[in-house]
This record gives sequence, C-alpha cells and structure tokens, in this order.
Amino acid sequence: MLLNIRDATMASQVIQDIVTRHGKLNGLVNNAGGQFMSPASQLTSKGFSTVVDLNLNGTFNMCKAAFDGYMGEHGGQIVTIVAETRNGIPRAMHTGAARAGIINMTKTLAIEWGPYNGIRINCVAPGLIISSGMKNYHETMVDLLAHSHWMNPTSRYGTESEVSASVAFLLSPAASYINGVNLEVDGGSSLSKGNPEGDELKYNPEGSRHPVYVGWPEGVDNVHGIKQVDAPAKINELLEKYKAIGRSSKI
Ligand SMILES: CCCCCCCCC/C=C/C(=O)SCCNC(=O)CCNC(=O)[C@H](O)C(C)(C)COP(=O)(O)OP(=O)(O)OC[C@H]1O[C@@H](n2cnc3c(N)ncnc32)[C@H](O)[C@@H]1OP(=O)(O)O
Ligand SMILES: NC(=O)C1=CN([C@@H]2O[C@H](COP(=O)(O)OP(=O)(O)OC[C@H]3O[C@@H](n4cnc5c(N)ncnc54)[C@H](OP(=O)(O)O)[C@@H]3O)[C@@H](O)[C@H]2O)C=CC1
Repeated sequence: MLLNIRDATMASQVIQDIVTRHGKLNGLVNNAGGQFMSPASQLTSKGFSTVVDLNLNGTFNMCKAAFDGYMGEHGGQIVTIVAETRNGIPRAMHTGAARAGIINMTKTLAIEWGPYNGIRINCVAPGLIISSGMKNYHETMVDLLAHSHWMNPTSRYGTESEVSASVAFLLSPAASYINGVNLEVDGGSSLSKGNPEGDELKYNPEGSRHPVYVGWPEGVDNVHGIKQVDAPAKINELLEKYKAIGRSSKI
C-alpha cells in the first residue's frame, strides 16, 4: 500500500483500506518524517515549508484520517515519533519547529479526542538513534556522529529497539492512563549542557556502562531484527559494539 502522508486524500484512502481489510484500526504510529541539514541562515522559505509540510501537516493528515475513518467512533491509540527538541535543533530548525508543533498538537488532541471512546495520543521523542535514517546524511556528518557518541551521558546512542519499546508501551494497556505526553527516549542527552569540551571526565569515551537493548526476541519474521538496519558502515560498526554491550549487560 503506497502512502504519501503529505497527501490528505491518500491518507484517508489508506486508513479506509486498512479498516475495510481488517475491520478495525486499534493503533496508529506516525513514524514517517525527516529533514535535511541546513543552518537557518541558509534555509529558504520553500525548504522550511517542505519540512514542516512533511512532519507537521503529514502527521495531522494521518491523525485526522484515523479519527474520521475509525477512531472517532471506536477509540484507539496514536503515537507519533517526533525528535528531542528541548534546546532547539541547530541546523535543523525546520524540523525542530515542526516537531514542537506536533507535540503541542498532541496535547490539544488528547484533550479534544479523549472523550471519543477514550482515544489516547502521545509522542515519543528520540535523541540520536542508530537507525536506517543515518544513510540520508552526508559522510562527514556520519563520521562526526560515529565519534561523538561518548558525549551522551550514557556514552552511546539509542537503538531502534529502544524507540520501538517505548512505542509499544504507549500503545499498550500498560499506558492506559497516559495521554498527551511526550516521552523523551534519549539517554538523558537533552539534559546535558552542550559540548562537554574541558569537562570530558564526566563522560566515558571508552564506552557505555548503560545497558543497551538491540532487537526483539527472534520472531517468526524478525521484523525488528537489527540485521535490517541499512545504515552506513560506521553506524553499523557502532551497532555491533552496542550488541556486545547488550550481551554483557543485565537488562
Ligand atoms: C544526524 C544529524 C543530527 C542532526 C539533528 C537532526 C534532527 C534530529 C535527528 C533526526 C534524525 C532523523 O530524522 S533520521 C531520518 C532521516 N531521514 C530523513 O531525513 C528523510 C530525508 N528526506 C526527506 O524526508 C525528504 O527528502 C525531504 C528532506 C523532506 C525533502 O522533500 P522533497 O523531496 O519534497 O523536497 P525537495 O524537492 O528535494 O526539496 C524542496 C526544497 O527543500 C530545500 N532542500 C531540500 N534538500 C535540501 C538540502 N539538502 N539542503 C538545502 N535545502 C534543501 C530546497 O529549498 C528545495 O527546493 P529547491 O531548491 O527548489 O529544490
Ligand atoms: N534516527 C534518529 O536519530 C532520529 C529519528 N527521528 C525520527 O524517527 C522517524 C524514523 O526515522 P529513521 O528510521 O531514523 O529514518 P528513516 O529515514 O529510515 O525513516 C523515515 C521514514 O519516513 C518515510 N517517509 C518520508 N517521507 C514520507 C512521506 N511523505 N510519506 C510516507 N512516508 C514517508 C520514509 O519512507 P521511504 O523510505 O519510503 O522514503 C522512511 O521509511 C523519523 O520521523 C525521524 O525523523 C527522530 C529523532 C532522531
């Protein structure tokens, strides 16, 4: 099923197709999104609009389609992946603005849609994650990333599994009284005060001592298997390292 979330008509059509095929729509996860890197001073109006359209308008299109097509009548759970935006996102101001918009939209929808059969809607805000998305960035950026992970308080980046686990939690009855929140999944990086230069001892360049979660238990189709992360070699190297930490850690 092809879907461009920027197209409201297509969003409605896809939701209708799902409801027709399965008879219900229990949950919606808005994961699609992205941006290009650019300092704000070089960003054009069109570039800004493009990223806002994808992330903010696209998420609205999907939420509205799910509400109109099923959830307004039957309830359901919605989780949107945003990005950690606590201190803005230098060189990605457009996406920071769009994601902050989604977080606020989520709060309003939680209030307005809660009465509709208990719809719950929340956000998950990842910090830097070793993911397929890294292939979209320039080599120099990937290089920088591959050597900067120790600046995170956990001395590592996150994994796709760790984001997925938060999404699964928010969709599940375990989160039945959680509504309108933005759950940061960033290892505490948003709390750090920026570049730790001159303060390195607080960090651990040797590697992480925090447990790491990579991959769900092997399933029939292993849909969340880390083998499927199609990222640049340097990023996959990091992932292999995290796998080793994971094996030696009690989680
Ligand atoms: C890891 C780092 C941590 C840094 C922190 C980053 C944020 C937190 C971490 C997040 C990580 C991730 O999200 S990882 C996920 C990564 N995946 C992605 O980002 C997917 C990337 N791609 C896309 O979604 C799309 O291609 C998207 C960027 C929205 C562009 O959509 P379109 O194809 O419709 O747009 P285009 O036609 O190409 O371009 C439209 C206009 O946008 C502008 N534009 C487009 N590309 C441009 C570019 N490279 N530089 C300047 N400007 C550009 C121009 O003005 C274009 O107009 P013209 O000049 O007229 O052509
Ligand atoms: N990796 C990270 O560090 C972080 C990621 N995020 C966010 O997490 C989410 C997942 O990213 P990640 O897995 O890393 O990267 P990916 O680039 O692998 O995932 C982005 C997905 O969005 C889809 N997409 C983009 N535009 C559209 C559209 N118009 N309609 C439908 N689908 C679209 C892409 O589909 P296709 O492949 O077909 O183009 C792709 O599957 C994104 O929203 C990302 O911005 C947030 C913070 C940090």
